[in-house]
Amino acid sequence: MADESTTLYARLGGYDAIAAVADNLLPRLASDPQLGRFWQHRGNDGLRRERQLLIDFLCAKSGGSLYYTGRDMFTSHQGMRISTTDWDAFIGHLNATLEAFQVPEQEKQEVLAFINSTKADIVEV
Ligand code: HEM
Repeated sequence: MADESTTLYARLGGYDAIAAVADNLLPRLASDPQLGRFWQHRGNDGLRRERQLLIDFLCAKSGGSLYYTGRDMFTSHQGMRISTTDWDAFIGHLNATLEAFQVPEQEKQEVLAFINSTKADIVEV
C-alpha cells in the first residue's frame, strides 16, 4: 500500500520523474490532431518556457520544495477557448503517459484528481 504520509511528489519519484512525465506528455498533445492547434506557430523558447512552468507547477502542487513562478491556470488559459472535448483528449493523453511510466493506481488517481481540480479554470466552452 502507498505510504500516504509521503508527498505525492516523492511517491512519483521527484523532480526528474515529473520532468520525464512532462516530456512524454507535451509531444503527445502537440501531435494530436484536435489539440495540435494550441501549439502551432509557437517559438522554441516559448515552448521551453511552457515545459519548465508545467514541471514547476506539477512539482510545487504535489508537495515538492519548489516555488511556482508562472501564472495561475485561469489567467494562462483564458481566451484559448478550450472545450470539454479538448479537455477529454488531454486527459486521454495524460492517462497514456501515466500508463507508459507504470505509475501505480493510487498515485495515478491522485494525479488525475489534482488535474481535474484545475478543469473549471481551464475549460471555457
Ligand atoms: C486541453 C487542455 C490544455 C491545453 C490545450 C493547454 C494549452 C496551453 C498552452 C497553449 C499554453 C501556453 C500559453 C502561453 O504561452 O501563453 C499553456 C500554458 C500552461 N499550461 Fe496548459 N493547457 C491545457 C491544460 C493544462 C493543465 C491541465 C495544466 C496543469 C495542471 C496546464 C498547465 C499549464 C501551465 C503551468 C502553463 C504555463 C503558465 C504560464 O505561462 O505562466 N495546462 N497551456
